[in-house]
Amino acid sequence: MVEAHATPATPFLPLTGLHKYIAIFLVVLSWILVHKWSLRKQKGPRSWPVIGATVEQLRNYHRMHDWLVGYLAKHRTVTVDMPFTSYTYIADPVNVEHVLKTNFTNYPKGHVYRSYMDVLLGDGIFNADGELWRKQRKTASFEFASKNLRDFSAIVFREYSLKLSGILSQASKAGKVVDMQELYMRMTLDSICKVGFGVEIGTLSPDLPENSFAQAFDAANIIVTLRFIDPLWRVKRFLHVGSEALLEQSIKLVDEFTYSVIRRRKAEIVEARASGKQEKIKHDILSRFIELGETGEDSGGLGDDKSLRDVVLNFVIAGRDTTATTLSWFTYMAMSHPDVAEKLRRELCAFEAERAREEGVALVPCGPDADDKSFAARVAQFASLLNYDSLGKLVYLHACVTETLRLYPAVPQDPKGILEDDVLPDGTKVRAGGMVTYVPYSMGRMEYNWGADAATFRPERWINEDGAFRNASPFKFTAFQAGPRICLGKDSAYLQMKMALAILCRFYRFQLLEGHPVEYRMMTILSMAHGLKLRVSKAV
Ligand code: HEM
Repeated sequence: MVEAHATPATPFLPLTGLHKYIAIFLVVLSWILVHKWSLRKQKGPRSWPVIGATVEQLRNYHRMHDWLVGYLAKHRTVTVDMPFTSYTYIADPVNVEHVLKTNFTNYPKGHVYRSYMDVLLGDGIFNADGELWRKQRKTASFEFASKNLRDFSAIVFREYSLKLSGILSQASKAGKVVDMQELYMRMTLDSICKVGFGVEIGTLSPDLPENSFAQAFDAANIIVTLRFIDPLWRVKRFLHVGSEALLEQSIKLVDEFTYSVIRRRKAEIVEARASGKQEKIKHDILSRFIELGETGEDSGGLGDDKSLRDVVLNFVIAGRDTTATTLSWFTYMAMSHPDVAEKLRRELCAFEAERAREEGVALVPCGPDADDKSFAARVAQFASLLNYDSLGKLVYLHACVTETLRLYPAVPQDPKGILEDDVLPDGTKVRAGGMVTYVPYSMGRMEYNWGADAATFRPERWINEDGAFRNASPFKFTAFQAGPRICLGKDSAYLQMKMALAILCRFYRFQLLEGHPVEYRMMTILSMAHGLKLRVSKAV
């Protein structure tokens, strides 16, 4: 008798080799379909399972701002998936107002941004949230509101603009090519160190000394920006290799410089106190933070050397790069729009004549054949007519600077963390833990924000029928951010830029070096990748 072999009952059929492949295929297919279904309403670059849009983003990294312009022109809000997270980019003022003001508390810098930038910015104002941010904002706001600081700034900005003019005068005589961006960076670094920290560092002296701090600072800035799209940066940091190894070295150099500034300032304060000369204790921003730490007055741990280091570096990034970058793009715009440069020169010449009349001074004679001495005397005389109030009369200059910032905002994109799930006014859902970024570079180029000529450099758009400056909503013109974290240095930046540009555009003409490529570099600031090489000639 043949024994019957009972087969145990099973709900599944045993999988043969072929069945296994079919099953895997079906699982993958359904996963892809679910992924596609979940993205059906998403606007932006194509997203692949796991890697999201990383490949497209990496391929476009060098031109990322323009890559975003393309998508934001079509969609106003764009979502870019990355491994384990997604970035939402916004260009519609209604959404921007929601993020920067209406629901401000839901959009802090956030831990992702902080973890990327910590090595450079530490706990400084740009990288802080909550109480730490509020405390620094209060102290710094107090400084920026002071008339003393404003008057002192005007003197410093004038002095350094004249130094720059001296360097350009020599370059024009020698027919030398200059890198204008580099010169602007030197001028703004010297200025912020003097105004912000009370120290003279002299990078704009006529021999243009080697500036290892600035080089290390730029390298660090480029590398931390790269972290946003480099999924391997933590591994590199752990292994001390590649960009992260370079970052470590750069930060070491940056810190050496910064701590030396702090030591110098502290020593000066001690010396001033010992000699009983209270008036020598200057009220620059760094001194305010040092005092705060000493008194322990609600300082929240802001006075130790590491916090002071963070204060200094945050103000360097705020005050040096932004202003120098804007001055560089302005100069490029003036060179590529001769009609604008000429109109500006006419405004400056008329202003010079009027101010001289007001002050009852005779202008130093200075024609095309003037020697160096008369030229320098005339430039210095013109500079002496410039101050906070008189610069306010230069409406066309103000419009040219603002128009430059519309198209070339120094901070081209500015990401925020998301604390809780939210829905933006246009219906876009954003998830806690992700990031939402408003994009000033794109916003300035959108026809839905500025009309059909959005991409054209046209300063006149900022001037109304009565010839006065016409403001725009800060949620549409976002170069200085908006809401509770709006830039604290806006007025100071305009003061410095207008002081320098009034002098340079009145007395010089610029010509781009033939074949010099002008394009931005990917970092937190919109600086020019190859500098701005040009020839300069006197215009009297
Ligand atoms: C053209 C020049 C400038 C532009 C376009 C500009 C733009 C900006 C932007 C977009 C932010 C927001 C950044 C963020 O969210 O992290 C900001 C913040 C800030 N800016 Fe400026 N800035 C300029 C010049 C300056 C100058 C000269 C100073 C000071 C010396 C300054 C001080 C600050 C400070 C302290 C903050 C932080 C505000 C906060 O988080 O509460 N800025 N600026």
